Amino acid sequence: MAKARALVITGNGTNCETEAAHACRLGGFDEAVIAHISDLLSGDIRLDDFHFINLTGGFLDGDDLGSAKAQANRFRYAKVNDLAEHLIDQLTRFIEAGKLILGVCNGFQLMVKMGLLPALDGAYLKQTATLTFNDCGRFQDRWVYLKVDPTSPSVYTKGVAKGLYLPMRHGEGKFVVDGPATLAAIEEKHLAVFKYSDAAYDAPTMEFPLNPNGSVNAIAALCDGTGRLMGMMPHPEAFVHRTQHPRWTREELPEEGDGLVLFKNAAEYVKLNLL
Ligand SMILES: NC(=O)CC[C@H](N)C(=O)O
Repeated sequence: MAKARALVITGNGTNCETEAAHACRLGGFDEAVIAHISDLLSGDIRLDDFHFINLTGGFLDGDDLGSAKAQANRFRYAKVNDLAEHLIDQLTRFIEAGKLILGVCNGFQLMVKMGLLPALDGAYLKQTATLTFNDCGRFQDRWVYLKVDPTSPSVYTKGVAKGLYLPMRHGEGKFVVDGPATLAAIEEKHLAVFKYSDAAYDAPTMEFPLNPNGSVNAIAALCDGTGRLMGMMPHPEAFVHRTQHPRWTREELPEEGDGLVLFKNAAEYVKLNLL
């Protein structure tokens, strides 16, 4: 039987690849390969051989030039050594084939800076937004409540009733757009999959520290119009089991952590639609 294959791209400063690959396997992917960006640029690893790309968190290129900016240029302009093509040709093919990409934290920053999100009207590779320094001026490391938009096209959030409680850890998580038209389109198309909220998931909030960075409209996650490309600042791979919860010794919690559902939905989507 054909296998559901996930690729976790690492190197140049990522730091969540092991957890991300574990979450992929736990979610139902038959294989999760961790590959260095150099293996993609040498042609040893090809995106065509996978169904799901996980762009992980970390400090790509030391956050120099702004988080993920250098890697965004690498993805957009680097040639693959052994093949007569650029890496971006493989990535474009990957998206056109209806496959899935999830960017977490540094991976979300990468997707936004490459123009993969929000990709309004399918205009991939046109940057219309960015993630910049938190309003508080400091790195934040805390747990946040993320209210889901159940009407978003995201294929990752099926079965999420109200929201997810997840850890975040970043210095450049404030989502901003190039103008009011972009923000209006994001809202109108329900592309803001998750927003920072109160603990009851009742309403999005701009209040610090519930909203840890000051993102416009409290946006914590975005998808494209197909729902197959999604990026988010908090870390779903860091809460896949109840013992990762900060109060697991004091509270009755389900075995499964809140973040796992996103990987389960991704694996299920691949098995139903791409194998
Ligand atoms: N956890 C992360 O991926 C960190 C993201 C990023 N480098 C920042 O601090 O903003």
